[in-house]
Formats: sequence, C-alpha cells, structure tokens
Amino acid sequence: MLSITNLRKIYKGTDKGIKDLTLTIENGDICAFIGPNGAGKTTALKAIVGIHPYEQGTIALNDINLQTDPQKFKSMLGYSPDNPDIYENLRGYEYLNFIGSIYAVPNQKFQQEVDYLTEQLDLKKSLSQLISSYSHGMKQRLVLISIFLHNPELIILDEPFVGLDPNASYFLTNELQKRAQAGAKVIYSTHVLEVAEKICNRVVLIDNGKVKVNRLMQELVAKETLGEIFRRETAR
Ligand SMILES: Nc1ncnc2c1ncn2[C@@H]1O[C@H](COP(=O)(O)OP(=O)(O)OP(=O)(O)O)[C@@H](O)[C@H]1O
Repeated sequence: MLSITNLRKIYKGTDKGIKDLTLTIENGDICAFIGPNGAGKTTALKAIVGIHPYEQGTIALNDINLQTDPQKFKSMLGYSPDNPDIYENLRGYEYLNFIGSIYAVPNQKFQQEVDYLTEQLDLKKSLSQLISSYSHGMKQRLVLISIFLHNPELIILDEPFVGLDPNASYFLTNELQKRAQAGAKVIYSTHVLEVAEKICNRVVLIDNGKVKVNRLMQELVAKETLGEIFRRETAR
C-alpha cells in the first residue's frame, strides 16, 4: 500500500505547489492524477518519487517511509518523468545495462525482460544507437523499458501517453493493467480523460495544489463522463 498523508510542497518564494494531499493507493490500483495546467500534478509526483523535498507530510510504501529510508523506498519504484531527458551519450543497451545494474536485476531476468520489452516497444533494432539520435518517442519508450525491468511495486508516470505512437500507447495501457493485476500500484498524470476513464479504478483531481476529488472511478462516472466532471469541478 502507498500511503500519503497531508503532503505539502510549496516552491520557495511562491504560494505554488502542493498544499495538502492525502491519498491511499492499494495493491492493484491504477490511479489517474488529473487537473488543469499548473494544478500541481508534476509537483506531487516528484515529491512522491523523492525528487522534491517536502516540508510537511508522510509518504510510505508498504510501511517504508520515504524520508527515513529513501534507498529502500526508491528500490521499489519505477518513475517516468514528463520529459525523457536521459544520458544522451550512452547507447540504448548501455543505458538499460546501467539501470539493470543499479537495481541489481539478475542476468537471466534482465535478458528476458529486455527481449520482451524491446520487442513489444519496437526498440530492439535501435539499442545500439546513441540515445542522442533517438526521437522523443523513442526516448520515452526506452525510459518505459528501463522502469519495468526490475518489476517495481510502485509505478509513477508523468503524462506517459504524450508523444507515444498508438502501438506504444496500446502496449502501455495493457502493460499497466497486467502489472496492476499482479499487485503493482500505479499512479499516472494525464489530460487524456477517455483513456483514464477506461483503465483507472481511482481518480484524483488536483486543482490549485489541493485535492478536489478523490474517488473510485466506477462510482464517479456512474452518471457523467470524466470530462463533464472535470469541466464542472474546475470551472472558474
Ligand atoms: N521549480 C518551480 N519553481 C516555482 N514554481 C514552480 C516550479 N515548478 C512548478 N511551479 C509552479 O507550481 C505549480 C504547479 O506546477 P506543476 O508543474 O506541478 O503543475 P501540473 O499540474 O503538472 O501542470 P501541467 O498539467 O501543466 O503539466 C504551477 O503554478 C507552477 O508554475
């Protein structure tokens, strides 16, 4: 279980960021973070993965506290940022070897996962090229492969579908569902509400740094679409 309690992260000298976030994600949950531009989704995700220090609150994954045991917490995590800025001077396979060794993925398992994921995401033939020669979508696919390698318990993705071609998007939606069914917890931010409505069982709507809606998807969209709810909740 991922448990976030009264998380607060405000950028220095501003009143922007996340003001109060409390959330529980159970094993098998796929949770959508939605909200207007600038609402605080990326800030919240960066705090949850330990990139942004936060001044208040608790984040714990299976009772491992991010602040007191960051190394253990991060070993259970797979994170894809909104911008796939990765080591440009490495070749694709060098990057994957690097990530595999950081997470101490056993050799056989590493090879199996790389074979499967590069095949599915059509990156096999490009692994010997420098990452600097990759397109945006290819870098994104390489990051996705790298985060799935160690079978993370918590998968955090910041706008993962932006820039992915339809084949890669199809693979990603299936892969997230498959991994959630096997017990992983997934949170991803998105503006693509139709996909979120289809694959997520929980939705958190953030507006102006605060949680406005935190509901099970099935209950929330019983009478209205997620788009209609979004427009009503965020009307100025
Ligand atoms: N490094 C920073 N320093 C100061 N303010 C920041 C910083 N990063 C983000 N902000 C501000 O914090 C607020 C939340 O930004 P954030 O990027 O978390 O929003 P978001 O919900 O991810 O938006 P989008 O949907 O546009 O990606 C915004 O007002 C933004 O301007």
